[in-house]
Amino acid sequence: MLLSKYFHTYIFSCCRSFAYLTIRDRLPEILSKVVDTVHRHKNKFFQEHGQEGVEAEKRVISFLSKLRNELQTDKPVIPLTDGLPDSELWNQYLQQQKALLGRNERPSWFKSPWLYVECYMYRRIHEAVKQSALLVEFPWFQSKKQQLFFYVIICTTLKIIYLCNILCSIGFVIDAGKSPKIKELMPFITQISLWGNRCDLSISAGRDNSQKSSLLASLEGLKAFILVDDSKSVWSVLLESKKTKAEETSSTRVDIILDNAGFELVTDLVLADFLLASQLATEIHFHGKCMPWFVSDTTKEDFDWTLRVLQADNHFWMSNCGIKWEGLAKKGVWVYHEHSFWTLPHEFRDMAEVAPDLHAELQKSNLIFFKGDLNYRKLTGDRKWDLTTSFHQSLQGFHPAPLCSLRTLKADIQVGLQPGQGEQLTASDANWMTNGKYAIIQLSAST
Ligand SMILES: O=P(O)(O)OC[C@H]1O[C@](O)(CO)[C@@H](O)[C@@H]1O
Ligand SMILES: [Mn+2]
Repeated sequence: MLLSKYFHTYIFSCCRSFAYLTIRDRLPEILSKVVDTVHRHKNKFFQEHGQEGVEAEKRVISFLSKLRNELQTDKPVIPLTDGLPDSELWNQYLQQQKALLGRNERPSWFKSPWLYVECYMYRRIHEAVKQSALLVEFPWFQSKKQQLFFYVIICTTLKIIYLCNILCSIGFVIDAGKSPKIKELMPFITQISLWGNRCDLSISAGRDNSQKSSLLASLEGLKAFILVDDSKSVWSVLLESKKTKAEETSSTRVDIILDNAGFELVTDLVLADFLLASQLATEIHFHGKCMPWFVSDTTKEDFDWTLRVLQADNHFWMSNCGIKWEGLAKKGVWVYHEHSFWTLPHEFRDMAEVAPDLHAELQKSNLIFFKGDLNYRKLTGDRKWDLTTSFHQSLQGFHPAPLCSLRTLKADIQVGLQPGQGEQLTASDANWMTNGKYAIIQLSAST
């Protein structure tokens, strides 16, 4: 156990771990669904590109089927050949993995760190698409993500933001630090964005996983499932920034490293709106993926689509928020960023070296929210830390600014628990780390 914290979560077929089951069952299922989707669009490719479109579709399907076979038969991980700007970094990473294994071994699908192989699969799907210029625009996971945009629930959520805005506009927020209303609303809105993370499509291998019951009605009952709740300190970090703001700069910046599109994205936009309305922040920077990732992760297309659909809706609260948010984006109060680092296999402690520009950008922030499970795995390096290791230590020097993880647990990595807390959880629910029932609001404020 002493050395365990230095090891990544490996897949190892012998122990039937969550990582092993993901690679064995979930990833092939996701690949099969992508193949099905491409196949179902055969006529569309023909209509748009004639016979060439059909040939392109066949090539992509054959590439994806070969990929599934490589995975299922534990073939070696091979270098990328698409020559895209990030491929060199991927191939260097493979070399590093080889060096770690020693001379006679090669990284293969089941004998590699889980985080690496899972990211690699999504990058190979991208390679498959990019090899045919004709199909580049094809929305691989788009329709699935749009199904996650669960109308009724979103409506209820937006009702809340509407109420918050009313509160703010009638003067509750003269001074956020002194306003009990804002202090009460802050944890409430944070929890909405937190539980929004339950709905990702990679854990369910693409099956609908959306929030069907009213999240707002369940919030009180869900509190018992928040294992670490630093929301009070998050509030303090923002208040501190607000105080020093006047002395140093004129802005308080919050960054949100987005996770899933659909319902979760709307809850994040609600959080962003609240931070501005309550004057706890003056600008919000969103960070999304530059290619389809882990099925449901947010891309620029998803972000724009969400704002468009909200604006065009007949429902007052929906269109009101859509129009307001589009305006914030146009004015540059909401800024959307893309960076290829988010779709690399690297853990975040490597950011300063691999993506110094992104690291420098994040250093400008007063508080960074990292949404979701995958971001948590990358924050902590996906390592087997003891459950009581401090969050700060698990970040291994990554600290561009105060940062807070909002995550429901979907992978067997966790830090920052109280002594005995993990044992108690295991006794009452053996799958507490992976079943998405539990969550954390975990802050690292110190540098
Ligand atoms: O969307 P999230 O919260 O990052 O969750 C994705 C999670 O689902 C999984 O793909 C499940 O296998 C994990 O690898 C990953 O951490
Ligand atoms: Mn995700």
